[in-house]
Amino acid sequence: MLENLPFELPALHWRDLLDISLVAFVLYRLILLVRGTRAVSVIFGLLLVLLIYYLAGEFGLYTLHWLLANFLGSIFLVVIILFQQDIRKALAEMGTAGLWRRRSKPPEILDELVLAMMEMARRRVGALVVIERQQQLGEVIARGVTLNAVFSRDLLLTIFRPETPLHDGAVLIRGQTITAAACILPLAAGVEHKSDWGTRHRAAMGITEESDAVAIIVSEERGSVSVALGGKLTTALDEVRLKRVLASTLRR
Ligand SMILES: Nc1ncnc2c1ncn2[C@@H]1O[C@H](COP(=O)(O)OP(=O)(O)OP(=O)(O)O)[C@@H](O)[C@H]1O
Repeated sequence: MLENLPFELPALHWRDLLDISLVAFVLYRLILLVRGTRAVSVIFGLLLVLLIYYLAGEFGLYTLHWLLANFLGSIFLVVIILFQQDIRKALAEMGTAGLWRRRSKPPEILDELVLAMMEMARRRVGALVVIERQQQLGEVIARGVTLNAVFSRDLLLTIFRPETPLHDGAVLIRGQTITAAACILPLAAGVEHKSDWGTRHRAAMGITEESDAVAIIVSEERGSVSVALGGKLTTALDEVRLKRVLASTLRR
């Protein structure tokens, strides 16, 4: 049947197959990366500009066409500026072998951690705990007080007692270890964060926006427990839901 085609199909080399597979894989990863994020709206915006550019050319709107041609000429730079945070995150994930990540077990400290967070919520003690995943957060530790202590519920409760010098800022957990306390995290920027959340919650959104970490927040004001992941908050969690959210996130 293929012999009857009016043109000749070029021979497919194994290198072409490899090339196509790699491009498909990169596109697939890109879609996974931007799915459900602000980037999708930006991409739609850029596609709209492209459409206007094309229509301006077709209808002979020369000035608009010239303006957009100049803008699109520097599109590579524009994309880098618009997506700098996402690009940084993707490269960091690749650097930590995120592409080949295996499913990991939730840390054994989970039960104790959940109990500690719920206890602080009951007592309205403000707390912010960041659980490191694949991406190492060395920069965050450097901005805090290094502890490298074996995790325990009592230790966590002690750190967040309002009269201790370490209670201000975030605690960082790596595996079974509290690596640091009093860490200053980057605050989430952006319009959607201009809600009623204060700096503790914005710091949790900020660090999870920039990395694959999970943050748990106890609100001093509301006595509620929230989890931040990928820059988004899941609020008003009870003990069962908190454990479920953390277990499913940390298994990924
Ligand atoms: N950049 C930051 N990194 C880590 N912790 C921070 C940061 N900024 C503020 N915090 C912590 O948040 C506390 C202030 O919380 P604030 O009341 O502003 O926020 P909130 O989100 O309304 O929290 P809450 O509901 O507990 O009051 C600070 O005392 C400090 O412990």
